[in-house]
Amino acid sequence: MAKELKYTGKTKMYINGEWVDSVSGNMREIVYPCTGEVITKVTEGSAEDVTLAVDAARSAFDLGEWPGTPAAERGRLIERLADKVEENRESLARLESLDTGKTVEESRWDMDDIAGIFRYFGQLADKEGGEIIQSPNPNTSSLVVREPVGVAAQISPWNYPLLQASWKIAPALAAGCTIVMKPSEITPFTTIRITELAEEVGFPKGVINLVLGAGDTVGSEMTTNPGVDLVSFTGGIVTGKKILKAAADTVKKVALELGGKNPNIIFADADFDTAVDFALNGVFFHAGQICSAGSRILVEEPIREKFTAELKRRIKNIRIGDAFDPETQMGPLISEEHRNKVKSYIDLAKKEGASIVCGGTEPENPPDKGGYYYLPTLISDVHNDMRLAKEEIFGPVITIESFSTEEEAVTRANDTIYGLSAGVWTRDQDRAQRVSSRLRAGTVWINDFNVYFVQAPWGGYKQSGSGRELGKVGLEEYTEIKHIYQNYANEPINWFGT
Ligand SMILES: NC(=O)c1ccc[n+]([C@@H]2O[C@H](COP(=O)([O-])OP(=O)(O)OC[C@H]3O[C@@H](n4cnc5c(N)ncnc54)[C@H](O)[C@@H]3O)[C@@H](O)[C@H]2O)c1
Ligand SMILES: C[N+](C)(C)CC=O
Repeated sequence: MAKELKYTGKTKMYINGEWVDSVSGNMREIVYPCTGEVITKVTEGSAEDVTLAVDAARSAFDLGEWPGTPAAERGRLIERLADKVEENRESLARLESLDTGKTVEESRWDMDDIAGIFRYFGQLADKEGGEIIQSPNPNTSSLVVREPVGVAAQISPWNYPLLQASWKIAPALAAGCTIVMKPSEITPFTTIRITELAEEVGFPKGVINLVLGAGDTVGSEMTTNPGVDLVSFTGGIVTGKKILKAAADTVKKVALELGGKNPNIIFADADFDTAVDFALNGVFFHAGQICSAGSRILVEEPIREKFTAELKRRIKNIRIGDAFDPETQMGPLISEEHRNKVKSYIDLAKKEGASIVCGGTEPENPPDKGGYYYLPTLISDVHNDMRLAKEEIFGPVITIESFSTEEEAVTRANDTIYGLSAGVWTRDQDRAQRVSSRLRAGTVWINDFNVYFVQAPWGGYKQSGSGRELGKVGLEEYTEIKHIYQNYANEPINWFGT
């Protein structure tokens, strides 16, 4: 393995201000997806470690100073973390690529977003002033204040490890919560590193806790432990449903950011070259392992053939390679297991009668034989009733369907259990507004795709989730609303006599 690909960082969990091995002493191998090589082993936690972390977070919240620390002071610490991310941008980006196989350039974009997330929530921390309500009763006052929810359990996926974690860490800390976070067991590096940077910044002991390990052990305890007040989860729909059920017994607040099967609607009057370009960007970044991937193209019938041909031409030029090769445009899939899942959808496509226009196999000459590479793939002759058009593949696969009317485009785009994002391409302003208002998705892009930024809320309609991250509402997710009513009259009402 090349020297630059060696991992020299921490391999432990962080509980109550200490770096610790798991109680069991178990370890887990972490693999570089571009070569399949084991990079290092990290400690593998269990339910017992979660209990310790939740206890630490509970006592830092109930007995510690953090929830009562002036919000401006909390904000300053969070902004210091933003500085740290900026100072460590390159090394964090390289760590992220080592863990995920995404190109280093993509990881650099992620780090810039992440610094912006800590900066935004740091600055927002002291902007929530509460609200005075007009009381209906004389000589009384009514005040609505927001208080931190308490202990937040935060569970993240492998595709954007630090980005998705930062969407949770920053608002939770800004609100005054204490946290127990768990990255995906296969991509822990940058979450370990951000914890180290937070320790340098000086957050009080027990405010930030990090546990490592599998979903069905560590994750499961995080969603059932009575010491947890809120679970914030980003991941797949099957896990999301399990978490909702697991959290029900203790009536935890649950925020879910789940998957998508996102339609990208191209009308014939759209700027053709730009729409093709963004259709590619919409899917093949990070080899399609993006929740908001525009994996279902719905193109207006008059341009279907031309659009398909141009997509095919451009797809064939995509350079697949190692994450650290600056020439690489698309890296591998995260694991052999995940590549097998993607392959199973290609087999299904053939069975369901769809046509593979290009791709649909592993590359003949992969950049490394041990890497989990898969060719960018375009599939046509797809209909809404096929599983291929309904289920999230989460790989470098686009399906293309055509439509004849605006009504048909909207109906078919909405014909999915998901509702995360959607795109509309047209030069007709009225149509752009009509269609976007009818699409049942948390984000709709007009003449663009896959844009997200910290100021705007992010989340899904339907089975793409519940709650929102980012924006002002992303901070509110970590707060409880309290109504404080005061009577100044000091007069008995004597309902029960005197
Ligand atoms: N909506 C969004 O913003 C968004 C963003 C990124 C990824 N995603 C979705 O994430 C999925 C891919 O990520 P993944 O494969 O890591 O998802 P996953 O559901 O397999 O795992 C996500 C996290 O949940 C944990 N987990 C697994 N089982 C658990 C359980 N029973 N209890 C508690 N935790 C458990 C895992 O260990 C991991 O940390 C895709 O579906 C993608 O669309 C959504
Ligand atoms: C939310 N996003 C687009 C950053 C990553 C989804 O997988």
